[in-house]
Amino acid sequence: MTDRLPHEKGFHISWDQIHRDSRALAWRLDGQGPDNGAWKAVVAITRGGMAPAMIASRELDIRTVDTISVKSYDHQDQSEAKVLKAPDADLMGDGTGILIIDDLVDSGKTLELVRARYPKAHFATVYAKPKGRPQVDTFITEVSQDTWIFFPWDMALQYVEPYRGKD
Ligand SMILES: O=P(O)(O)OC[C@H]1O[C@H](OP(=O)(O)OP(=O)(O)O)[C@H](O)[C@@H]1O
Ligand code: HPA
Ligand SMILES: [Mg+2]
Repeated sequence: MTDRLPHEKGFHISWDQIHRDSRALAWRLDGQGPDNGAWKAVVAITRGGMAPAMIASRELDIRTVDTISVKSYDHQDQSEAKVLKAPDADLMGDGTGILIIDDLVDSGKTLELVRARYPKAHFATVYAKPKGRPQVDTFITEVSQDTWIFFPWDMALQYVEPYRGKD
């Protein structure tokens, strides 16, 4: 199901926009790590966090990149969040110096689950909705709770009827 729900506004993000916003996130995080400003590693929350984490780790010149797989939605239907794959335990410790990146925080359930495992990590998302804000340490753009964000990897260019040609 890719149509937005009736009560929701659609916020369509292009590849260019997510690239710019992910870069802005990286620049905001630069020099903010606990070890003289340095970060130990980047961890992407898959799958949506992988593109922003790739862009941020490139900007910050961090080559240690791991993933945590959390599934909390089936398309637009929320279910209970589950960890399907954990990152390297020796790397993570309690999360100190680890930059955990996701594309967005919505209800905050995903970050809450990951935060419980790595309480000392820094949590960063590109976009944030109000309910999830308490779970995120750094983000770039806030959108209203009733906005559904459409990411470029979930969309395709398609023909649109001219305005005049519509019924
Ligand atoms: O704050 P929450 O309400 O938990 O929602 C945010 C999470 O939901 C989406 O992931 P999803 O579980 O759909 O998986 P995906 O990243 O593989 O698309 C999104 O990428 C975030 O990770
Ligand atoms: O607004 C959203 N867009 C895409 N995926 C999501 N997962 C939770 N909220 C959203
Ligand atoms: Mg996700």
